[in-house]
Amino acid sequence: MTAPQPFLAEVEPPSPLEESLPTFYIGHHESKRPLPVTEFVLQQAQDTGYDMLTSPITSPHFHSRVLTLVSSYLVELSRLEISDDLNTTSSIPPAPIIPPLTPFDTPMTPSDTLSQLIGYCSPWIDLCSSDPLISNISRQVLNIEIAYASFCGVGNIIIPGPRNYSSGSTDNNGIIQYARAIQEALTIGSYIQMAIHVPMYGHEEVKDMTGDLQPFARDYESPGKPKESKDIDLFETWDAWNFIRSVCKYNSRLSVALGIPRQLPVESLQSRWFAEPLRLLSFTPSSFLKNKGGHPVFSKSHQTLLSRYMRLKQPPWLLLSDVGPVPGLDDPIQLSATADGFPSPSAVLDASRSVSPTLSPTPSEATAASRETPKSKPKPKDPAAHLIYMRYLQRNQPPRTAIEKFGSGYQDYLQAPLQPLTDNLESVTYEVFEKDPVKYDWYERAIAQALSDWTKQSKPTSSSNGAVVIAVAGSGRGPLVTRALRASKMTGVPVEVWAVEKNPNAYVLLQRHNDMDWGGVVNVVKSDMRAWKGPLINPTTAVGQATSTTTSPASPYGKVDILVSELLGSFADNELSPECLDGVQHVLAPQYGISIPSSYTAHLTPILAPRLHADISHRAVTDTTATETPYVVMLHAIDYLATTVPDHPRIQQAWEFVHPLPASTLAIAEARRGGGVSGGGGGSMAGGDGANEHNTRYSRMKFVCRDRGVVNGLAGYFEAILYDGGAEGKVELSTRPDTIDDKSKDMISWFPIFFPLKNPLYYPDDAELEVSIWRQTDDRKVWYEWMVEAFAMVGPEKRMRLGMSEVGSSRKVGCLM
Ligand SMILES: C[S@@+](CC[C@H](N)C(=O)[O-])C[C@H]1O[C@@H](n2cnc3c(N)ncnc32)[C@H](O)[C@@H]1O
Repeated sequence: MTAPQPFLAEVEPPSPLEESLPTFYIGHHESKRPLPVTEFVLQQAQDTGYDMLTSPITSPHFHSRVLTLVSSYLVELSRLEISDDLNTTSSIPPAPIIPPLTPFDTPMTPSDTLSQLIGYCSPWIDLCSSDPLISNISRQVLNIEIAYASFCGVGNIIIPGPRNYSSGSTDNNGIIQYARAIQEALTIGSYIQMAIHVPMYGHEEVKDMTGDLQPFARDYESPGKPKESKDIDLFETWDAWNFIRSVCKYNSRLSVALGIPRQLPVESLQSRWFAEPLRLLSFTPSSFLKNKGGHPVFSKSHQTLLSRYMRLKQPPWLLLSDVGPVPGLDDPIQLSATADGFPSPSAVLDASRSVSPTLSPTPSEATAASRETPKSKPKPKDPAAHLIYMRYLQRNQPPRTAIEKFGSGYQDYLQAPLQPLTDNLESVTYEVFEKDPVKYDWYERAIAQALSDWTKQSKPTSSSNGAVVIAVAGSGRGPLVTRALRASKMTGVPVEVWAVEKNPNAYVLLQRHNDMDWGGVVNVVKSDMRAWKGPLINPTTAVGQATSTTTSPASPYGKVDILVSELLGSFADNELSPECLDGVQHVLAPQYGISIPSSYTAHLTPILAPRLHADISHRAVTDTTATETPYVVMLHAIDYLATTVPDHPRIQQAWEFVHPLPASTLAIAEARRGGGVSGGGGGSMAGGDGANEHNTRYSRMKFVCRDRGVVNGLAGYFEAILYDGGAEGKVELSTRPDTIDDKSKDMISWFPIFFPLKNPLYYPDDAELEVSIWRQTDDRKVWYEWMVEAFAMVGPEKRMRLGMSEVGSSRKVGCLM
């Protein structure tokens, strides 16, 4: 096991999502806001239904001061050029320094309203400029603005994204200039949250920007303008963002304000952005369609995208950009009657008719529509139409699924895997397992099928009275024991049930259950299953006492026909199910005995997980094992990097364990134990005597990636066959996102495992990732080692290794046997 572990007192629990629908926190942005955002403006905006406003940090006054400074400097330069005084580079006068802000230079001042404001940095600068003067001045402007916003107490700012990306061509150093400027800005405003405003793909629409610094750039070697290219490089913007945040070392205060275009990109790019720290989604009028009534509405795909992004653990804020002024500022009568944020009925009706049949108005809206919209009068354009529509969408979000509700608050929350073998679990932990609506039913089905087959096939049993002997190895608080008894009742096959548990506290509950619920028919044993001798044939000693007498021909211990266990971890074998089941296999009836589960497999896929990477890097400051720990985590803000192609699916099986083992394998293991190896030999390479060597594994898998990306680690899943009922079908469990619905829909017991890479591994388009993973043991411990290599094809048959990760190893935090 397992999925959400109850939180220990000293661990701060993640804040669970409210039961209600996601909060839409909606802001208003104007690229040329005419008035300073005063308390009155803010109040008007809030009355209309906005939650916040953006405000420029500096004023047009400041802008013209900077332009004058730049022009004067350039005039001075040309004067020197003409007079031939610029004969050496050293005689070029240093770039001017922008004098400090004056009260005319900024509309902002520290006040209570600032908490509802987002500072918007000047878009007329060009940090990417190839002209050192322009990039220098731009950096100064940025720094001045951030320092002042920070001083005033602004919590969030938006910085317009880079004006060119240069991911493909080599002749532009703009993006590195930009990234370094942001890195510097992060040190200036040391508390402020910074969102980089970038479109999902391509460049922001070029707006007519009076006083843009870009045209001032002198003709340097690399032109500052983005290169016209016929091919649209969809991932170029993401690439630029990735570059910036990598330079800024995944700083947790750096996020994305994502511009949503009218034409949405391919799914792979939408899911790429989903994995990124989306602070804001910004919409311009061009992100919307118009319905028949002329109201702004989203296309179906925009609605789906919005619902998806709003399900992030921290839903992004929504910014309506340039959708018109805040209503009522110049004409209070114009203040629309929608201060409660409810949609104008005609907007909703039209929206539902022409765009989304699923989004129909509520009865109250429909009534209001007939009351408020006289058919004869043409309705004036609602100045808050975009906002009204967003509020409407907010109230019509699809309900959350069972898994979403169960995992609420746990998304991307890293937990160290349980070690149920070395640690004794608390009752509350068992209680969480027992909430699974699927797992126990599936075990019951598997046991029932196994019992029916046992009788159908007339197999002899290990009891003297013909009952099939079932042992639940690691029974916890007993839910599988209950299911075994139910399976027997359902099939009519008599059983003798043994419950073996090493946790002394759970043992108390097992005995209590036996008295109160199971009618005393269960034999409860307090023992490590590996030390259990088997069912006492004639229990003269108290039932449940493990003894350590050696087995003799006249052994008092019988055998088990069906060994039921649930010792699986998120990566199948990571809680040492193989080692425990090997250790108890001696009690299994040699010829007919079966194990439920009969086999399990571990599966992997490379993922982009920037949030997890940032979290782990942060932990690594104080915890040296942070980057070497495989974590149990409900993966959420991640992107799957591999594409499914023939022979190389997106998620691949690493290895398998099958139970029971062939007797010969166990015999070799036994011979090796304590150093006694037939034919000599010095034990295993990892330092043990080799008795557990048969449980080591190695796998190398090739993944094909169409779009460039960054690997932050490997997501691990498992599948298990509880029982293969032949014609009746297999009873299987799966946590793989692509097979869970087929095999064990709605099972919630296990979150995936995450093997982190210490350093992100970048790869280009059309690359291959080779993942190597080892299961290692030294007979005392089990641990994993993993690494990723990136290759690019450089010819039809030739590829080149571009880079590789360090080898991760969980040896220091390995599972003790
Ligand atoms: C994941 S829990 C499952 C509990 C229960 N069967 C269920 O499904 O809810 C695994 C249980 O196995 C027990 N366990 C693990 N290793 C064991 C061992 N070597 N011998 C006996 N019990 C063991 C743990 O104490 C724990 O109660």
